[in-house]
Formats: sequence, C-alpha cells, structure tokens
Amino acid sequence: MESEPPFQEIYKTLFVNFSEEGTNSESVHEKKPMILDEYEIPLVDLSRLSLCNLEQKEGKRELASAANQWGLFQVVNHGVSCDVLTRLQREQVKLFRQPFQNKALNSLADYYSWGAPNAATFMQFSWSEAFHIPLNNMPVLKEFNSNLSTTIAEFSEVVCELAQRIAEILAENVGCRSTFFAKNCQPSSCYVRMNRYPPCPVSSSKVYGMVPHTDSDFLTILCQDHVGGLQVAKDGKWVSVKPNPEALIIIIGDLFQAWSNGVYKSIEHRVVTNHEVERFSVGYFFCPTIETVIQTCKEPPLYRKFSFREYRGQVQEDVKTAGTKIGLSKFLM
Ligand SMILES: O=C(O)CCC(=O)C(=O)O
Ligand SMILES: [Fe+2]
Repeated sequence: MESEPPFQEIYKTLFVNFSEEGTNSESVHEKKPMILDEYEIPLVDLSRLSLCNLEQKEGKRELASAANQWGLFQVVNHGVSCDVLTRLQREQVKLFRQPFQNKALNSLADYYSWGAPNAATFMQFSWSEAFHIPLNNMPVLKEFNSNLSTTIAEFSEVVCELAQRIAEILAENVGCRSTFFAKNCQPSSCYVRMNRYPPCPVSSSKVYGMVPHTDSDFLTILCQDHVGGLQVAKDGKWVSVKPNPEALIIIIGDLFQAWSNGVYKSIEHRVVTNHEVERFSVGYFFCPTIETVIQTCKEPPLYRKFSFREYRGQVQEDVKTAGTKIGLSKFLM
C-alpha cells in the first residue's frame, strides 16, 4: 500500500477551483519574489554557560541578542545526544513509511495531518505531512508503538530541560520572573511535531513545504536533517537556515514575544519544497499549561493579558474564518 498522501489530487482541485473563480491563475500562483540573503544565522555555543563567570555572561548575552535580533538561532553543545536524535529520526521515518490509510485511521490519526485542511488557495497549501503529538497522552503512544514512545519520551525529557534553561536565561535578561517557566511549562503541556516533506513535482515558487507562520508557543526546539529548506524572515528578506548536523534550532514563539513585551521576536519562518528529495524535521513545542496567563512584567504592556487557552482558541477561530492565523496583533493594547 502506498504511504504517500494524495497531494497531487488535492493540489489539482485547488488549481481548478481557484482558476474557475476567474482569477488569473499565473499571478495568484506565483509567490512574491524570493529574495535570499547570505546572512549567517547566529550560532550560540552553550558550553560557555558552564565556564567562568565572564564566559557565562557573554553566552547569556549572545542568546538574548539572537532572540531579540533574529527570533531564530542555532545552539551547539546543547546536551541532546546524537544517539537520541538518530534514534528519533529512525522511528520518525518508520512512522511515515506506513501506508497512508493507516496514518489516517490508526490510533494516532487524530494527531496526523497533511496538506492543509483549510487551504482555499495554493499559497495556503503545505506540501508536507505531520504528526503533532501532545505529550500528555503517552499511554496512547506507548500502545501504538513502544519504541517510538520510549524514544519520544527520552528526547522530550532532555529537550524540555534545554528549553527551560534557555527560557530562564531569556527571562532573566528582561528582568521578569524566571521561575515562571518551571511553574507553568510542564513536560506534559508540551508537544512533539514530526514533519515530513515529500519531494514536490510542482515548482518551489508555486507551493510551500510549510506556509509562512509563527509558532504559537514560548519556544520551539527544532532538529532538521541534511536536506535544508527552512527559511526565516529577516529585515524583509528570506534567509535560508543551512543544515548543521551539530546544531539545534531555537525559534521564539508568540507567547515569548508577548511575555517579554516585544523584546524577543516571534519570527515568521517557512519551508520551501524540494524537487528531488524528501526532508524530515522534528520540533519540540515548549508550551505552558492551558490555564496559564501570559502577562508581561514590563510597563507599559504592549499586549493585554490572555490565557494560553484563549490564545489557542483565537488562532483556531481565525484559521477557520479568515483562512489564516492572525496571531498576536489581535491582542495588542
Ligand atoms: O520543518 C521545519 O524546518 C520547520 C517546521 C516548523 O516550522 C513547524 O513545525 O512549526
Ligand atoms: Fe514553525
């Protein structure tokens, strides 16, 4: 049985529907010109944090500056072993290699998505499939596949510690309570998202692997394979994040932008498609419990206070009604 979701069929339907609405299919089909720059994404060596006082200070300053200037950066010497990352990738490949019918119907089907359920146009369509797994439901995962569940549990434990560490440093830097994260972001309130981007026969200027978006969490820790395709918006340009096998990618999410009162940037990122090869990535979404209230300690606040539940609800509603996430701008004072 075929493991590939029916991308081509859905894409064709979108093409026909969109053209039939009387729109010029060429112009809507074409993305804005892609301006790529040769910027180097910041890379922070976390081993500095366990050295002398001066090195520690410098390491923390680098982290804060990367989160402020870029909102997306890389870290090395992060403490997540190569062994766990390799095993995770192996399990991930196995999971996606199942027949499509199984992925759509098995006990993890609620976490599975492909394409874009709400896509009304080409530009909202993502040429990818994903398992977005809440970590509060490990028994279901274990019952489904114990190797997969053990590996995800191991990965999550160590990555959660890393996320806590980074979040606390960033919190300290803006002078807000750094104990907030230990109290509100629990391992069980976080998510692991496994992404697969199949080779795409349509030109990469016409469809995304993942549409431009910001993440709705505090921060995301992302591992990507050697293929590349992730890009980040910087000063009005798209910059490619070159794969670095030693590095993990840290992405600041909407909640951190609000909590830090705009000091840290929840930056737009996207994935472009690849004609020849498939690509895999795994993201760890560092989220608070659903009741947690996000409120900055800075004056004057840019955003009104809101609970994570309220934020997620608003995002879901906007996606349903406007076809796209509106995000933090809805919460501006
Ligand atoms: O695959 C990637 O590199 C990015 C994935 C991503 O942005 C996400 O899952 O939110
Ligand atoms: Fe993302």
